[in-house]
Parts: sequence; structure tokens; C-alpha cells
Amino acid sequence: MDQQRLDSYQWGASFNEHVLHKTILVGDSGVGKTSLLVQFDQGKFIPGSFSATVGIGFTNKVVTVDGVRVKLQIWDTAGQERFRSVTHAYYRDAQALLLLYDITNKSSFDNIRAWLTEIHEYAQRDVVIMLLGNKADVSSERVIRSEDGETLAREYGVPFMETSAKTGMNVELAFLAIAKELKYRALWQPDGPSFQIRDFVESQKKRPSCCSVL
Ligand SMILES: Nc1nc2c(ncn2[C@@H]2O[C@H](COP(=O)(O)OP(=O)(O)OP(=O)(O)O)[C@@H](O)[C@H]2O)c(=O)[nH]1
Repeated sequence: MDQQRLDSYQWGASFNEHVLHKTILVGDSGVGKTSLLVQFDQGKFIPGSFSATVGIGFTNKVVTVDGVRVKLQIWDTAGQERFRSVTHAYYRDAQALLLLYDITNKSSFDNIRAWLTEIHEYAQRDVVIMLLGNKADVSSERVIRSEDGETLAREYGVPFMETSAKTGMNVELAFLAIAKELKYRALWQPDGPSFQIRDFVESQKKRPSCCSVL
């Protein structure tokens, strides 16, 4: 790998679109988008009353992938219908989208198809999409089986995992997988090793230490 290209990617000005990867969290209101981002950014979960996101905001985060700094700008959107037209405007520049449902809420899962339709309408054709079934810690209230998430993800050709913003289960893995894919695309070279995000996610999910709920 050309060192100059690597340095510019890692340390280059943040306004350069090739080094700052815009990633957006989407999904119904209450599925846990804000909580997932807080867990990833600050390693904590704030339980208690739910206050819906109004509009949109972002957090910058550097993820180290195989020794290389990958800069993510993660946008947390409001899931409520009334903010939809605002969030659509942000899809266009997104390089990655994390699409969440809540495993204890059937309608949030049923709405995933509508979210994917919107994403295909407003986002770039090659946007990286990952499906996440959140709140995996609440097993007593589960209504969506893990297999149902897998099947839906396979149908759309996107990677899938269950997460818990409460315990932190798979939260880092989700962002790491996205960062790896974006780095791979940004620094792609014809003779370099290939990377498939779905294969990476599947291999990590199979690791015994990967998916235990704490
Ligand atoms: N048990 C559990 N509760 C969660 C989890 N993620 C979020 N919650 C709770 O679910 C509620 C909604 O979480 P938010 O993160 O605000 O949801 P959101 O998707 O950002 O909602 P909007 O901002 O309206 O789009 C809050 O009460 C959270 O504490 C999780 O993984 N496990």
C-alpha cells in the first residue's frame, strides 16, 4: 500500500469526503438508535424514560481497523414519521446505513421493508447497509426470532446481527464491520486482498466469545 495514500486517508483533513465516512442510523422510533450510538461512543447505557430524537445530530468516532484509523461521522436520525423528510436529505451523502428494528416490537420489524424502499429511493446505489435486531437482552419479550432477521437480511443481500445497546453485545462489531468495509472501498487496490462484509460478520458471529449477552 502506498504510504502517502494511507497517511492521507488516516490523517487527512476531516472535510475530505474520502477520509470521513458518513454513516447513518435509521429505523422506527424507539428501536434504540440513540442508545446504540451512546453505547458505542461512551460505552454506557442510560436506562429510564425514552426521549425521542428530534431532527438529527452526529458524533465523530475513529475506529482502528488493522492498525489504520478509519473516521466515521455517525448521524443519529429521528425515527418518528414527522421528521422523515428531514432525514431523507441526509441519505444522499451516506456511505453506510445501520438499519435497526427492535426484537420485542413486531411492527418495527415489519417496517424494515418500507425503510429499505426509502433507502433505495434516496441513498446512493452502493451504500453499505447493515440490518440490526436490537434489544437482544430482552429475551422474555422477544417476538422476532433471530432466524427471521437472518432470512430478511439474506433476501436483501445485507449483513445482519442482533445487538444490545444495553449490554453492548455486538455494538462494536457492527461499527467495526462497517468501518472495515468503508476502509476496504476507500483504499481498494487491484492486487490487494478482497473483503466481504457479510462473510466477515458471519465469521465473527460464529466466534464463541462474540455474542454472549452479558
Ligand atoms: N433493554 C434494552 N432497552 C433498550 C435498548 N436500546 C434502547 N433501549 C431503550 O429503548 C428506548 C428507546 O431508545 P432510543 O435509543 O431513544 O430509541 P431511538 O431509536 O433513538 O428513538 P427515536 O429517537 O425516537 O428515533 C429507551 O428507553 C432505551 O433505554 C437495548 O438494547 N435494550
